[in-house]
Amino acid sequence: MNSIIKLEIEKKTFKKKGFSILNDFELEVKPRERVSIIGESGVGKTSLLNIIGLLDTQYQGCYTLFDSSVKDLSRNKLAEWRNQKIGFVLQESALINSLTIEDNIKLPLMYANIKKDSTTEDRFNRIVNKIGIESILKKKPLDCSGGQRARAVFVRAVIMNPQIILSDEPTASLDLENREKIISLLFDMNKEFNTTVITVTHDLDLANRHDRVITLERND
Ligand SMILES: Nc1ncnc2c1ncn2[C@@H]1O[C@H](COP(=O)(O)OP(=O)(O)OP(=O)(O)O)[C@@H](O)[C@H]1O
Repeated sequence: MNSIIKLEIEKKTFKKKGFSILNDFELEVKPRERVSIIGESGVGKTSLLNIIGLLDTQYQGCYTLFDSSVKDLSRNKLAEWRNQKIGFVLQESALINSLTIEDNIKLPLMYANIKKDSTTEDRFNRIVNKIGIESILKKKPLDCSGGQRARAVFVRAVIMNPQIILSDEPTASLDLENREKIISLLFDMNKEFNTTVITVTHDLDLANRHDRVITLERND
């Protein structure tokens, strides 16, 4: 089976700081694989997710995603793939404070011009019920707890049925019960829709529940 992600990074340099991370780092991921990324703080885990998720294209190396060279993709295509093919659960995935939780979750559908129909509404209701955030749908983010906001960010990330879900510490602000809800939705998506799952975490139990654990090492 072809890889969905084939990444060969020579290095990622931060000019102002004058140092580089992810030196000679290679990663290949097959469709439907569940991969976790661990490593000490500052080693480059979030930077790696940003590269995989097409948020950062400023690095030396080659990246082939869905059989296309990322360097050859137009800005529009990068934006379209970020919205439709990749679901982000990033630490700083801020919700828009002036919109309700429901409208925040449905934003990716609006960006993709997807009409409200029974299929999208069913999907929305199913995920919202599973994660248990019915009671906050009409609330604004600032009227919700941190854990409720984290669950809403997760639902927004999966609403488009992305081919890849990238999560950065998806369970960090959650209690045990909500942690399990997020993990089970993540792995259900993987089973039901063949979604590829890549998770950055300091939680070794969560990391070990993936098919493969990658440890990023400091190499400076
Ligand atoms: N935009 C930036 N400009 C300059 N340096 C940066 C930038 N983003 C990240 N860095 C630096 O790159 C290194 C890797 O950061 P990154 O956030 O990827 O690490 P991490 O492994 O995810 O850390 P943590 O586990 O603490 O979240 C750090 O030294 C960080 O300070």
